[in-house]
Amino acid sequence: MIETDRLTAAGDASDRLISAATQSAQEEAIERALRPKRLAEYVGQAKIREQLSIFIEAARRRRDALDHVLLFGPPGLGKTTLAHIIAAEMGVGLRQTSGPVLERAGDLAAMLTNLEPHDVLFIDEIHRLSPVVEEILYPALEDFQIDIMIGEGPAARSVKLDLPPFTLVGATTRAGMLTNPLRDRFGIVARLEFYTPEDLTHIVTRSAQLLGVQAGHEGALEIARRSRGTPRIANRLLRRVRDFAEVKAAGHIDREVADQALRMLDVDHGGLDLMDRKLLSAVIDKFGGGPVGVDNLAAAIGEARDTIEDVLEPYLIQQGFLQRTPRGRIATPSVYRHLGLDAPASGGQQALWQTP
Ligand SMILES: Nc1ncnc2c1ncn2[C@@H]1O[C@H](COP(=O)(O)OP(=O)(O)OP(=O)(O)O)[C@@H](O)[C@H]1O
Ligand SMILES: [Mg+2]
Repeated sequence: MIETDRLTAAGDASDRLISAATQSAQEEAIERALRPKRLAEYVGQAKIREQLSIFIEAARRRRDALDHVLLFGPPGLGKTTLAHIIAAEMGVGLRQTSGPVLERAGDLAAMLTNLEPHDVLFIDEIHRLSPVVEEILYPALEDFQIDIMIGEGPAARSVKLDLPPFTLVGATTRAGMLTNPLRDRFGIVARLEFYTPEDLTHIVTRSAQLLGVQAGHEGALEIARRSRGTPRIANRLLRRVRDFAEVKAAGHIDREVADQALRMLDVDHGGLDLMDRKLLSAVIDKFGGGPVGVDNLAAAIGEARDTIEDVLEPYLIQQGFLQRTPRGRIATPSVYRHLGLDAPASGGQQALWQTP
């Protein structure tokens, strides 16, 4: 059986080692230092990189603003990084804000009217824009114009203002939560994928050099394999493994040292941590392997539904451990294997796996 006691002691997702969200101001500073600045340094995501390089080159030749770009994908895969790279490659400035911060129409109008021609306006968590702010955005994106209201009551009138041509870069973990009219106004839509162990090895090796850490190829690969396909997690694990290596192995990270450190940190050989295993074991132990609705699952493990859907599930689904069906989440045979459990030989689930 799974050690449920230890699993419940894992704490919530926000303080877990493997959580893809950034944790502290200090970590943000480190992230900025490790963030690639140009497209050529950006590892992986080959398709997106190729497309962007062509679109950017074309826009530059025409002396035009780049078309609006929507970046979506799970946390920590490099959306903010790409937004900065787009501005750098275009040779323009970047203004940054986020959906929840833009509360009133005036907040957005102020940002828009302060843009220089061809600037990038980066709106993070763009799925959380309020409807009134979104209304202002539509004509701004399409015609580089905004309508603002001046005065109140019967004397109020609407004034049209021209904006310089600009590029909106929107980032979201939830493309599905964007309204259709907003999504339709992006000319370039890029979906970021989880990184391969090879790409992550490259990222870990690069970060190790920047941090002055000695990491051999095998050591970097071990960290890469256990980073849930996510550069942010790879960089975080690298720093924890470095601590271990400095105390236990004269500062050198090889495969053995990485493995020992990660085991100590409760990151298993597939990169799953306590939170992942808590979720999977809840599906198996409390709900007989599923199907179980995400709200029931959230209640069972004491996590927010959003955390489950945005942070925990995407990787587990990509790895084939969990299946999302209209009736709820189902544990697949490979998760039983991974956790060293006997998969149920027959029964309701078997039938479910076979339905297309
Ligand atoms: N392609 C890449 N090559 C190298 N390093 C990367 C790459 N993508 C991301 N990183 C590293 O991972 C860290 C996290 O990336 P970033 O902040 O861009 O993720 P994000 O998608 O914006 O996450 P969130 O959804 O939480 O905002 C960066 O600091 C950077 O060091
Ligand atoms: Mg970001």
